[in-house]
Amino acid sequence: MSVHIEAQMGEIAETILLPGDPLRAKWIAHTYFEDPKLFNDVRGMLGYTGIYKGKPISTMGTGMGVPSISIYAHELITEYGVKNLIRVGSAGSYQKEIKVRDIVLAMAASSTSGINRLRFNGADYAPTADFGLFQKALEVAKIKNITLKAGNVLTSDEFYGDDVEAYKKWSAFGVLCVDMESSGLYTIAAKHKVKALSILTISDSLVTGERTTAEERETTFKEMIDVALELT
Ligand SMILES: O=P(O)(O)O[C@H]1O[C@H](CO)[C@@H](O)[C@H]1O
Ligand SMILES: O=c1cc[nH]c(=O)[nH]1
Repeated sequence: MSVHIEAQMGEIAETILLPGDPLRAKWIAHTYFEDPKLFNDVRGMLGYTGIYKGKPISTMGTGMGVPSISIYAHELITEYGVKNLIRVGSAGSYQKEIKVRDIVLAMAASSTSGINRLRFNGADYAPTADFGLFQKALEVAKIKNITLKAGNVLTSDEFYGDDVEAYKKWSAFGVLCVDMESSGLYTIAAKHKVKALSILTISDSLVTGERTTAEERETTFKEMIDVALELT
């Protein structure tokens, strides 16, 4: 048992799928895993372990934002020996050609979060995806005929920023979309020498104002999960 996770050692698999929303973790476990077992309910941050294609696999919510995912990633790695952390999240598009329902692999994650500036004494650190997981995701998507896009994303500390035009600067520098966790996940994984990849489904567009319905989100999340499940 760690501070925020009540599982016993051995109850969490080496590979874990990490949505922000704990109810998405419940949906993943009950939709895809054989024999899913709940390992965490502390703070309602549901976590499950089950079997997929004969191998143990886990999923757990991370909550929203860099501080929240950083706490869970730290405990999963240092207290439970997790080695492959795969975020399966939603994101807002910053580019006209990145449409709702598209799937984006975060090759790197820029950030408005101040955590890494504190960590690196004011210098900029570039959090990046694990190359092996990234390459495997491309291979899996090709076999499954799923289209992936990839590039730099922004991990923001704000969902409701004061300046609604602020995204345009990031967009002008090629950032594809915005989430709130990827840079935190990549940084903690790098610190502990384990692997991480963030797979994001576009749920809305800051460029066009388009949004997916809850039902559509479930269908498109399915393609993202289909890729993530094969990365073990
Ligand atoms: O759908 P999830 O994984 O929670 O990700 C996105 O959705 C939340 C904001 O609504 C933030 O956590 C953001 O990163
Ligand atoms: O962090 C997020 C996620 C989805 N859409 C946004 O605009 N921001």
